[in-house]
Amino acid sequence: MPAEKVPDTPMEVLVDLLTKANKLAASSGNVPEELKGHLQKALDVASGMDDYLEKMTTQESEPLAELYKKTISHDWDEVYKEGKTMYRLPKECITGHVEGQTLKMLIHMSQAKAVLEIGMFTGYGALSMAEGLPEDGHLVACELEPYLKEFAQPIFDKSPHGRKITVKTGSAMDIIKELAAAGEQFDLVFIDADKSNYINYYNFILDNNLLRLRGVMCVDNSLFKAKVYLKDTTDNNGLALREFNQFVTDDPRVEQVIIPLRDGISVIRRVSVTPKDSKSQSKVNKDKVFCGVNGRSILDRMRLDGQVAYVTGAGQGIGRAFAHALGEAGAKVAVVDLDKEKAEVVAEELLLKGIIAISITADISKSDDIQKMIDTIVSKWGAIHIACNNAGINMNSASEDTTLEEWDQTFNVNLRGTFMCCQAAGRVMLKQGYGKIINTASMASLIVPHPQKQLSYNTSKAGVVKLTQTLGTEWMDRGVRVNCISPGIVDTPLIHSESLRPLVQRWLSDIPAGRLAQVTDLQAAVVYLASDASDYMTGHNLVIEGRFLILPLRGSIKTGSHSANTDTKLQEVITLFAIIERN
Ligand SMILES: C[S@@+](CC[C@H](N)C(=O)[O-])C[C@H]1O[C@@H](n2cnc3c(N)ncnc32)[C@H](O)[C@@H]1O
Repeated sequence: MPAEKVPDTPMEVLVDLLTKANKLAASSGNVPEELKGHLQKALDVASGMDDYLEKMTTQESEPLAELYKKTISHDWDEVYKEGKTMYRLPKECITGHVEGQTLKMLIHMSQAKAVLEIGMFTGYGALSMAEGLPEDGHLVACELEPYLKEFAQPIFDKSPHGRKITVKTGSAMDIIKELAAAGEQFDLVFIDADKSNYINYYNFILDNNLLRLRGVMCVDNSLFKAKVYLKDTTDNNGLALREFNQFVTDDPRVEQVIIPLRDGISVIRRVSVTPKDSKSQSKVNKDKVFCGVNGRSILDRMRLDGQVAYVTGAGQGIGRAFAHALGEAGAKVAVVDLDKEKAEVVAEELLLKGIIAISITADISKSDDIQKMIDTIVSKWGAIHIACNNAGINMNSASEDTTLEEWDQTFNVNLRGTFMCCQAAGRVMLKQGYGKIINTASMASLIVPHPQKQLSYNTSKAGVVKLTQTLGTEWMDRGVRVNCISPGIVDTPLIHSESLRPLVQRWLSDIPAGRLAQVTDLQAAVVYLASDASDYMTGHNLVIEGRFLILPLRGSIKTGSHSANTDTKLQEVITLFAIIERN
């Protein structure tokens, strides 16, 4: 809680006037009781508001509370007299608890990662916003007075979020010119410095694209103690703010609202880029590239809001990562796995993140299980837009020892199971006239990974690619796209099996990326293939393998060696290129 109340907002002006009127009414003999009652009530309504907001707003962190106390109790007049600051700084400058938490909330809501503050004072607003930023977020605070940087820094250093803040001292206009010259861009800009310059900051920021497309600008004191709308205002700052508000209201580049919180915060959003002068406007081609497809920018087009997805084999590894990715992009997700408990745990993870999810237990080698899975999803959510057929198994054996049982088991899950899932989901999608099927194949569909011996796996995954190509071609004109993802060697529980573990080191030396793929390396691909953005793509095998495939060719050129093994590898790569070209 703040140590002391800071006046100077329209509400506080109102409270002040009502208090005076109330006193007059009380001391005057001829004021009707009813009027006195109304005055008292009006005073109660106005004076209770700020306290109530303080109490109902999430408490500030300890470093923020310390910063507030330190600011309020500091003798700013003395500091000025001693020549430590160029200007006399009123402690009322401080943003404070409710506004600080509002800024933090805006940072969360806009998912800002880069913030610019113009006018830092003692850093209360800066630290509040930094608390709302993600770990890799950053905030540049501009402040004229070097003294204030020294004042704020020790408390920034006490906060785990302080390292996100860079304080730049000097004239804010000079600083933002430097930032623009360096090509910096921000998701949120908070203007809270010299009022007469607001309009210059605002124009410079928009004209130089310092505010990112879809960025938000917040402007403090935009009600300026009500002076912006009081007719008798002569105060320069009040008049500057009045002119500023009108300018923004008339500016076709933006939309704005003024939130009557404390001294007013304008929230300004950049809308579609409308060139101001007619000369450049005539040159602008307002096609889909400029305006987006159906007005949706590329990132919007990859959103999956309202879509229904399922992922098989989602209890762990790649499937789990796919389920999270599709859910994060906005889809409802059915988490399907043979292992009931694992499916439940992953569905619970999604629910914790605010994603709508269910778990389904199914053995995808059994057609009845697959049909039940499809029926469950359709009866619950009415559609299936995204089918992620990911479940697969891998058993290792030398080809001469591979049993028919192993062959059948592998094919029953990897190829027959994937086919049955494609067919069952495809029937729903063909009726809908829309659907995205994403199968998990493998790099092993294209080359023969070695030295592991996995004939049935390799062959079944090559089948998945052909299945994908065939269905993709057959169903394309009926709105259903079928693609597959071929990961390289992925760091999943599967490869930590007894038999595969010793091979990991060997694989590593074959991967130019210098590491195994993480499941998170595959997440963007599944979202892309599930989204409208990939509508022109079907029957495609998207290979994500850290350049593993090209290594044999590089090796042979570098060493000039011609071992039988290198020749075989070279042949594989040449064949691979032929395959890729054909497709
Ligand atoms: C209202 S206070 C900022 C409050 C701050 N945002 C907070 O969260 O507490 C205004 C600050 O702007 C600074 N300032 C004023 N004119 C400036 C300028 N031209 N360039 C940079 N900073 C300026 C002042 O020194 C002062 O610290």
